[in-house]
Amino acid sequence: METSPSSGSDEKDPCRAPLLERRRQLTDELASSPYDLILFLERAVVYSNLAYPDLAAGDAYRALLLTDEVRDEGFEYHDQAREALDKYASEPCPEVLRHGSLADVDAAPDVDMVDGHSVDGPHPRQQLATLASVRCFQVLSLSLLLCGCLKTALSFCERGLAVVPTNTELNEIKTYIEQVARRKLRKGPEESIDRQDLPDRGVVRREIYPWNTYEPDRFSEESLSFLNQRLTTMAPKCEVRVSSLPVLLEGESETDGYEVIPTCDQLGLFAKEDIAPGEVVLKEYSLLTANNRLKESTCDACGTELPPLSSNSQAVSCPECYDTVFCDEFCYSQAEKQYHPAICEKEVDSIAKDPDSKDIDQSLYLLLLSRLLAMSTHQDIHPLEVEEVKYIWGDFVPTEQNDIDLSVNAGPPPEWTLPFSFKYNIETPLHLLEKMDIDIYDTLDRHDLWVFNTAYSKFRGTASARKNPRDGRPDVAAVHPFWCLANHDCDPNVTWEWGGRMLLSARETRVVGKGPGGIKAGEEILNHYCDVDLPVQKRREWAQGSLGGWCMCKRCRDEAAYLSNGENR
Ligand SMILES: C[S@@+](CC[C@H](N)C(=O)[O-])C[C@H]1O[C@@H](n2cnc3c(N)ncnc32)[C@H](O)[C@@H]1O
Repeated sequence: METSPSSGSDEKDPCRAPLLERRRQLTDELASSPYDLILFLERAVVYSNLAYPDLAAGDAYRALLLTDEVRDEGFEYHDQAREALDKYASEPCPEVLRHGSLADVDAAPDVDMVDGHSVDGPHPRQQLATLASVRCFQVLSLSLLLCGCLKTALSFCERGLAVVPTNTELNEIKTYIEQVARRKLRKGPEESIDRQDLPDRGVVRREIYPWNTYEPDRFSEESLSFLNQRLTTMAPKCEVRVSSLPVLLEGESETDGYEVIPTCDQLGLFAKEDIAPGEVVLKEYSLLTANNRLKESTCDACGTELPPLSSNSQAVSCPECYDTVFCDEFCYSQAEKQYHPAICEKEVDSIAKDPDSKDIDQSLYLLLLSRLLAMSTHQDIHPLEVEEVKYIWGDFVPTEQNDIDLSVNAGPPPEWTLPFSFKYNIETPLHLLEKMDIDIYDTLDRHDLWVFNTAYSKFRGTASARKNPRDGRPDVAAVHPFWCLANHDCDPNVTWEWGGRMLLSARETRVVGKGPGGIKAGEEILNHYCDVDLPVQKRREWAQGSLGGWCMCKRCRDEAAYLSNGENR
């Protein structure tokens, strides 16, 4: 059973509380009736009303898959989906299907159904499945349009129109999609639009969802002592503490020359003892890694480049699925312990591999999600409870700041920040789970879309990637949950290197003033996420895209204030 933590935004907006309660009820009902497509559709509508169009699309897609299950006897969950729908067949049409001109569907001719499955007669169940599929197409196309995924929105809209060409809502949605496409592509009303040019990536809310009970209080004694206990072997001279960080600004500001600037509390890594120049600060092993090459030459577990095969190579192949190679016995045993049995011989190897160059980043994040799902499945815990992700901060924005204000005095809409696409957030993760022989309906608690989105938020702020030296394309990525606790500074006191283990070492010399390196007890470990040789403007542009705002570290502020004083002289 889900509990709903109270959310500040509910008090501000009384309409949200009943919707959140309805969402909770429907989620509980789905836990006991997981193949009920009507419940999924109802929850999709609640998500739409709560302004989570991505989550609405996720539920409508599961409902659509279930309509296929109902229709096709050969499908795996046919019996369960049919039985769940039969509950509604003898009753008046469920409320969620009585929408606008949806009743047209009853009159539709012996419909040649979605995905080419034909209806085997006018059985009420089949009619209901047809009606439900059209409702799914409506919710999917409108929600994906709102998420900025126009190409996929249009394709679902057209699939719906193929079933009921005169449906008013679908025709309206098609017009909206075309209007938005014209605006985005700067096309006049008479100019034709090439479907291939339609944008298919958007942004959605990045937040700790009001019902997410998995996020720990990262500042509590309990969390800090857990993290510090783990840190003793990796970084014996460091500790995790609360750190006061500059608030990232949206752009240039007058505050560069100020002594005091706004700050916020986050976590950071601090030296407990003096650390000498060149000394290793942290050495971390993580197998939350990803590789997007189909024929990879890296260890499946730690991502290290494998040495050429030779008689003294220590590389080990899994004896069951021979293609999976590990750099040595240690990595193989760790993989066996933490994730590999969940995907061994499961044909997941080719998913998201060798992507188009425009999809490289999304494919790497998807492969990290895939590893996380294998870890949680093998360890039999919720994905957000996996130690490697549990304590990561996902740069979440407060729920109330993400909310859409529908009042007449509303300001501009909020800027959502989590990159989203139908393919990488909804379709492929579900496909991957199916390949892992996981029932995507019966495990909703662990594999709901909001769980994937939360994991993506965490990966996006913390994963490091490595470029392939042969063509410069990023092809390996990893999340090192302790390394990523060290905050960024453009005058870092450490350097980092990832090759099987993530290594942080104290710098021999500092960037600013070329002063001596080394870190004194009590000082914060200052990492660098960008190339610190870039000029201040470029570093700040990088921070805007990567940290989510203008870098306000001392070096950036000093350099920017110096430049602007020069201009004013
Ligand atoms: C890899 S995490 C660092 C650890 C993080 N502070 C925590 O509490 O887990 C990166 C996030 O920390 C924050 N951060 C790191 N360096 C920063 C800096 N120099 N100024 C402001 N925020 C910073 C940003 O929110 C960034 O997205």
